[in-house]
Amino acid sequence: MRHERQPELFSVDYNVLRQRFLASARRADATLFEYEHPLHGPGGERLYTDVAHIGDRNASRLLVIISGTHGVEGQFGSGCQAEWLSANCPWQLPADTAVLLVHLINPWGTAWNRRVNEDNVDLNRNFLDWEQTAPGNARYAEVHEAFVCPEWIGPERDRADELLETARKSLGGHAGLAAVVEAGQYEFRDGMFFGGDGPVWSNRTLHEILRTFAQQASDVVVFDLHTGAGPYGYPALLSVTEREHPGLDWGRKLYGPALSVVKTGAQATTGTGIAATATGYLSAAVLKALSDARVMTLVVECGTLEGSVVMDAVQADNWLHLYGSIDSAQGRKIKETLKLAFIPNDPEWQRTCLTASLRYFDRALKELNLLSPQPSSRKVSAATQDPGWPPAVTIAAKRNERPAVEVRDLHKSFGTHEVLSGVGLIAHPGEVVSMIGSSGSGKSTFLRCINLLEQPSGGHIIVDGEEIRMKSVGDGRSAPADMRQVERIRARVGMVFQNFNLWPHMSVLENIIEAPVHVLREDRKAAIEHAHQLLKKVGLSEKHAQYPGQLSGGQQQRAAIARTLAMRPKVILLDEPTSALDPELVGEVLRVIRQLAEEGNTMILVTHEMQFAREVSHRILFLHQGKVEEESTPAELFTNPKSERLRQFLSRTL
Ligand SMILES: Nc1ncnc2c1ncn2[C@@H]1O[C@H](COP(=O)(O)OP(=O)(O)OP(=O)(O)O)[C@@H](O)[C@H]1O
Repeated sequence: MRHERQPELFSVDYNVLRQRFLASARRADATLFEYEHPLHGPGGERLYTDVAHIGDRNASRLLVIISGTHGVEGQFGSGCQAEWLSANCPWQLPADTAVLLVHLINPWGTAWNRRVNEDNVDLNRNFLDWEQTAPGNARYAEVHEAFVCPEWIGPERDRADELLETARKSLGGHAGLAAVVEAGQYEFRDGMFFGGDGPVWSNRTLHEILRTFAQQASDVVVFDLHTGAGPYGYPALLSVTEREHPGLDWGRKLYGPALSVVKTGAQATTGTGIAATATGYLSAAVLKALSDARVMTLVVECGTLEGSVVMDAVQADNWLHLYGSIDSAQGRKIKETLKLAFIPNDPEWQRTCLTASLRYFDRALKELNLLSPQPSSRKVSAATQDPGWPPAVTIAAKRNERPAVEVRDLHKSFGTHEVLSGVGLIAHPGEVVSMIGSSGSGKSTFLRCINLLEQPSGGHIIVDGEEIRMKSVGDGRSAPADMRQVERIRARVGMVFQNFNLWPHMSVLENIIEAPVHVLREDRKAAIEHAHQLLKKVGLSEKHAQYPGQLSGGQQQRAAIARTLAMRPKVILLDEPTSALDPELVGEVLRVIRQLAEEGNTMILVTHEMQFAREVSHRILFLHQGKVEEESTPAELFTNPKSERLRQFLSRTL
């Protein structure tokens, strides 16, 4: 069933979010563009706002989805974007429709786990007309000192808290204070909800993106994804605007009572949890930037905790960045509290909010599709792009990198039976390449040759730039010339077998640390720590002390995957990892493999799970009688098979 899958990756770091988004976008055959942020992330990593474009360059109907306006909320928005990209694979859009995903428009905020940007600016207060004087907020000025009290505990802090309490009471409770604070202010750089003193990087970048990709469109739907306001677990659909406009009526017609219109203004109030008193919202900027089009500006706002709790978390984070240390225990606690205030660690919350958001997107896309009568899809490749577009960062960019695995002209015979007759494959870093084909076509043999579990009769195998040296041993057969080299290369190639191959006399934990300790000579304590992390990743934290015989097949396979990951392989070979499992256990293993794909692991997968191969792979090879009969992207291979044999194979298996 679509959209019902558990989103496991809401609470992860910037790098994982980005890799997952890029992997999903590549699988969707999107054209990718990146906007590099001037600053780095906490691990020294470079930060980007990524843009994925699907469909017609000149499309007049455009659906735009933006994540991460408030950095820390980007985990949710990014999760929705990646999930929606995957859920609609292979993508087929009418000729006049396009989809534009803007991933983490405030990447610094997401990477550093802050709601604001690198200048302490609330991006959603920064989209003002900066030619005009920014609005004042005299009532915030009265409480500012209390909000930015340098003391965490002590008499000064007590006085500040008292002052805030008095203000709260005089304003009629938290809602009154929130209306003052969340209105935004343009005076105190170190304060709460600071709107900046000019357009910030993310503001300028969004304008550039809209200028580049959206100017041609006449009917545009724009989603801006948020969490943290409104009732817990309720994914509200809002349209935030200062005035009536044609897109608003369009939205009312499309979504009916599901859409709440929030009219903003100095005295405005709303029951939605978002600040009606504020100015400088992203929606306003989009409307202005696309003033020739009919634009439906939508906000998905998923409620989390009580407003006062969320505000306390934001205030604590502001204190941390002004006076504290993010590397201290207290700093980590503040960060954790902030994260949970915006993304609750609650599968039910995550599932509900994700599912509802994807349905909102589906509804909008359906509406745009209906406006475009032509049924066929028309893709735009990097080569045919408009000269006004920036250079695309497609999979081709990855292809400039050294392949993780390259196999050329591989032959393998068992006696006189030639099983592989010149098979080749290239897997670039981060790619998932799947092999499909009838039983006996040579898929497993090919995989086993890559790490020399079978010795090829001829050909070249290059792993991470190093070719396995072979020598002739007569009768036209060959064997590795240097077993030490084979051992070294095998350590970089992880293998997941159909039958798990765990050591039955060792506990799950011992199985996982065995090779890192004895082959890689890893410190035992570090290996154990890593093993626990991996068990958590595959959902087996509780099973570390059990023996394989005490686990279900699905659990054994997940333990086997953890064991493979423990070697930090450059590439993972998966040989029909679910074919020995009862049908009800297949899903749990596929989920883990999907997660590995989304995290950017390089994988070569032999499988009979066609739908899964289609969703997870960047490329698919169809093997027939020891030869690659056809190779393509999943979208192309499944919807437009060239060879008769592949057509027959698909008609039998799909
Ligand atoms: N060790 C072996 N000795 C002799 N023949 C073998 C050996 N291993 C595989 N074969 C043969 O090689 C051919 C390809 O087998 P392989 O297992 O690679 O196919 P496959 O495409 O993976 O099939 P399946 O989807 O059924 O697993 C088959 O005819 C098989 O019988």
